[in-house]
Amino acid sequence: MIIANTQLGEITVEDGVIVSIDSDKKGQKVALPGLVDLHTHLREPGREDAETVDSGSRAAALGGYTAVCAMANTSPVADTAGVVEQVWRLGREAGLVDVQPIGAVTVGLAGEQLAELGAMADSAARVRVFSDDGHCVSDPRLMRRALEYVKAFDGVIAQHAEEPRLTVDAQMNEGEVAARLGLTGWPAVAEEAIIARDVLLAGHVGARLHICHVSTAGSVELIRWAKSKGWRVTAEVTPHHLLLTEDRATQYDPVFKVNPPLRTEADVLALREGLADGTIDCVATDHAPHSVEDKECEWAYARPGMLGLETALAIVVQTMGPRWDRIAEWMSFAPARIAGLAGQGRPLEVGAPANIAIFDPEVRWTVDPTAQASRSRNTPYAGMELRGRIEATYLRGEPTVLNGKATR
Ligand SMILES: NC(=O)N[C@@H](CC(=O)O)C(=O)O
Ligand SMILES: [Zn+2]
Repeated sequence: MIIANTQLGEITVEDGVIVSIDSDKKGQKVALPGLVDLHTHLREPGREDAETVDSGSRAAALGGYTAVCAMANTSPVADTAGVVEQVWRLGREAGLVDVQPIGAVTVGLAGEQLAELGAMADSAARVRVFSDDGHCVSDPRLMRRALEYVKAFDGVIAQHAEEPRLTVDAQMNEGEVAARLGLTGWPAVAEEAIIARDVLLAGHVGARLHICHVSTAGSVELIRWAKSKGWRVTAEVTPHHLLLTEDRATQYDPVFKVNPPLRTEADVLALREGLADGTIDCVATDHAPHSVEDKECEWAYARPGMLGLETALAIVVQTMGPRWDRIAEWMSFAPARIAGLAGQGRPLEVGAPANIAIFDPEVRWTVDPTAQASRSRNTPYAGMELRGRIEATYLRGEPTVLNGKATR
């Protein structure tokens, strides 16, 4: 089956595998390896009103993804083999992307007692990434134990870096804008202090640490330093932190409330530079759907988080340029490597699994929060005109998106 005429050539797929790429027949469309998201909140079990594994998988496929890692802050928390297996099974039933559950580090995300990391690793879901995301593993002794534990099976701890004692009642980035708006600040140091501590712990233990949603220039510097030491540290940045700044808060529209908060222009530029020079390994969406009740209210009461799956690629192209080889690294190869996902994040070549995203770089479209696959509508890009859109996505040769529409 010929699937597309792309910048690489005409791609033909059989039995879920790429069988030829005819470079004599090139087209304008961009073929990328199926994107992989290291940080997705699917909300099932527990908040199926905001998102389900099925609706989130559809949003992912429409964004060009063929795999997503589902964060553990569900209800119940994904802190046992039973819950991670449930999410994994729901992903298989939806059948639109590979859903790889992330396991919680601590029981109930309470930060007090290690969860059954080994049982989750040995389960059918084969968990390798553990995170209390939404919360920071703030107890340094527990963090050390977690790193030691996962080292045995080459797992990784993904840290939501936020010293909770420095962010009590925090509403947005600490600084002039927060002062002017009368909102309590979330200082850069709350993120940086945990990153500094954790890269030292990872170096000491010799285990793998991944830093979620890096948001400050200082964090980029710390990670650059940790990597120069040879420590096993990786990091992600979100599309929204590559584009948006704290100034968005001035209208008190809670769609722009997120953890970590939108920062300054200088931070945005440092994040782009860190991604470009390899200090930051990958882009992850932190797709965080929230119901209307939880989001369309007063800023102080709104839950933090924004949608990301359906717009990520266009925002990365807008902020980093049409550097397709680098984008393949940031949004497919690197996240698949970090999460240890077999068959995902492979270069498009003959013999590789046909996990493919076809992107039309020229089409312009306006983001409509009510016309998305996500059950929620908290996109920060509502009404914005974006350039470039996913036209088709293939998971092991099966189309999950065709002509910009999900196939199921
Ligand atoms: N990013 C957010 O603001 N919110 C996330 C949690 C998280 O990623 O920290 C959520 O679960 O809603
Ligand atoms: Zn987080």
